[in-house]
Amino acid sequence: RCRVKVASLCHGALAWALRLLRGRACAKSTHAFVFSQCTHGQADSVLQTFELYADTHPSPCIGPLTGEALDEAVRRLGPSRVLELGMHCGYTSVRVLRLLRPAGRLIAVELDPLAAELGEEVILVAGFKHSQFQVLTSSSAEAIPTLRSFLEINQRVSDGLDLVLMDHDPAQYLPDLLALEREELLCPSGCSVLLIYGNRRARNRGDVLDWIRARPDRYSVKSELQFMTEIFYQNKSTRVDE
Ligand SMILES: C[S@@+](CC[C@H](N)C(=O)[O-])C[C@H]1O[C@@H](n2cnc3c(N)ncnc32)[C@H](O)[C@@H]1O
Repeated sequence: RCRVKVASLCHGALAWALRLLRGRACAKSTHAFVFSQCTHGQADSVLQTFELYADTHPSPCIGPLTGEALDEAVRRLGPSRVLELGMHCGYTSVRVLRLLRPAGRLIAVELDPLAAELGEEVILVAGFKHSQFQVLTSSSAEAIPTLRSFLEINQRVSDGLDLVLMDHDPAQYLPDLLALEREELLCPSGCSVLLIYGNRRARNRGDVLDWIRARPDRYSVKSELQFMTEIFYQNKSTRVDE
């Protein structure tokens, strides 16, 4: 029994190491292609170059189909403060940044330091400035409790995140949502949360939806696409102290 446990632990560690190595190689080659082939300073060219790369190589980027659904949500919501969990090489970040209003800000969290560094460079290559975005190199669970200082949230009810994108690890979607609510980072007057699933089979997708449906006072499911679920958070009980 003990041998089975040790073997399963070794197997898990090996799978994790392989995933990490594959992720790093993928980040390096995606970045190299985009950096050398796109027109610097043009966000649309950066996006097209990512898509060109993904036509012939495996890529974790959301791609144009999910990208268009994301664009529609960003245009409709006009968010001021956006949090992205799982930035990889910055495809989604560039997609969002190009649609934000001048006062809009993006905080992108990425666990892999190499992907975070390369992704940040891609965002700069697309023509965005550090005043418009911030990259945090850490796990979502570690980043969330530190976000308040980056958001400079004050007591006004309109403050907080008004759009959260989750494309990191589906097993973390619910714990991270709970942490964002616990830390009072979601804008009480309304925050949309986009849970991106892409091609990944997410065993826990039903659990997240069941949990949300059991909290109709604060959450509603806005739309359920094959690759993306949009939920809406609102806390009407928050007092507005003028
Ligand atoms: C599917 S990719 C994101 C792709 C990105 N949305 C795009 O379109 O370019 C997932 C990324 O999430 C990162 N990641 C995984 N678990 C994470 C966690 N707990 N916190 C932060 N990032 C995480 C991975 O390193 C990977 O780069």
